[in-house]
Amino acid sequence: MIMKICIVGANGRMGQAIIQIAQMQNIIIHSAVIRENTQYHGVALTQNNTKISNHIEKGADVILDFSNHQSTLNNIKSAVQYNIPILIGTTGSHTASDYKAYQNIIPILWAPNTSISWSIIQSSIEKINKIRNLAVSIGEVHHKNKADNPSGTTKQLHDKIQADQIWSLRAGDNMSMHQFLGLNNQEMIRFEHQVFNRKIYANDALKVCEWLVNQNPGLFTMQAFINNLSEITSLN
Ligand SMILES: NC(=O)C1=CN([C@@H]2O[C@H](COP(=O)(O)OP(=O)(O)OC[C@H]3O[C@@H](n4cnc5c(N)ncnc54)[C@H](O)[C@@H]3O)[C@@H](O)[C@H]2O)C=CC1
Ligand SMILES: O=C(O)C1=N[C@H](C(=O)O)C[C@H](O)C1
Repeated sequence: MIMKICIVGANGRMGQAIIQIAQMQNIIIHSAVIRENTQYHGVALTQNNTKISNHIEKGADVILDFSNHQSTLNNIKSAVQYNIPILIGTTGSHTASDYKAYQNIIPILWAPNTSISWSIIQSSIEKINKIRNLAVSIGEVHHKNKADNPSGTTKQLHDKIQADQIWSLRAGDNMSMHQFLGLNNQEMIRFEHQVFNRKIYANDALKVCEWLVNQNPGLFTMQAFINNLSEITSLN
């Protein structure tokens, strides 16, 4: 089945990366949702039937939300109204538990970091942190236009492992890095994930959507996806 996607935040950096990747793959961009009172100003949409809209419309197989955390609840309500699975990539002052009320109706994926590599790293960090008594620092570096601080990834990891220290730095146009440091008398454990191009988040988000559209209703994280990785043959 060819997947039909709806992108919320289509004018943004991530929205644009998703559109570019989707147009190179066998994916239909059903709709590109932009903020009210704005025009679409991104790369050319090469599929004639893509709807440019200020709100989510019915007909997509999956919604990818990379917009603003203040619009996420409305996006989920629209997803529920049209019975469409939704991936929440948007970060900010919201958490997965805010959306529990909808978990029995549609598949919702809470994914502050859609990188599959990072998700595997995070899983390892959580396992190590469980068996070792570590002093922990989580650090992140992002581009200067990032709206939230600390990053959504950092908040999600901190919720899981309660770091002793969190640091954030903002500079440049494309930077994205997360770092974990764990220390005790015998070991120092360091994981670092640098992303050179946000297309990796876009590409992996689309891969995860292929999985999400086949799930029963529930509130998922990337952990649920990577638990199924053995069934997936290629992730390039
Ligand atoms: N989950 C992940 O792996 C990643 C998540 N993000 C997150 O995704 C979000 C977007 O990031 P960027 O694209 O860098 O930001 P951006 O600021 O470039 O794009 C956001 C876009 O959403 C639009 N927007 C805001 N409210 C809207 C609404 N109600 N309806 C439609 N469009 C709306 C804005 O006009 C803007 O064009 C941020 O929260 C960021 O932290 C970013 C990169 C990766
Ligand atoms: O805004 C970004 O760029 C990113 N946001 C996500 C986050 O807040 O964790 C994921 C990644 O760090 C890129």
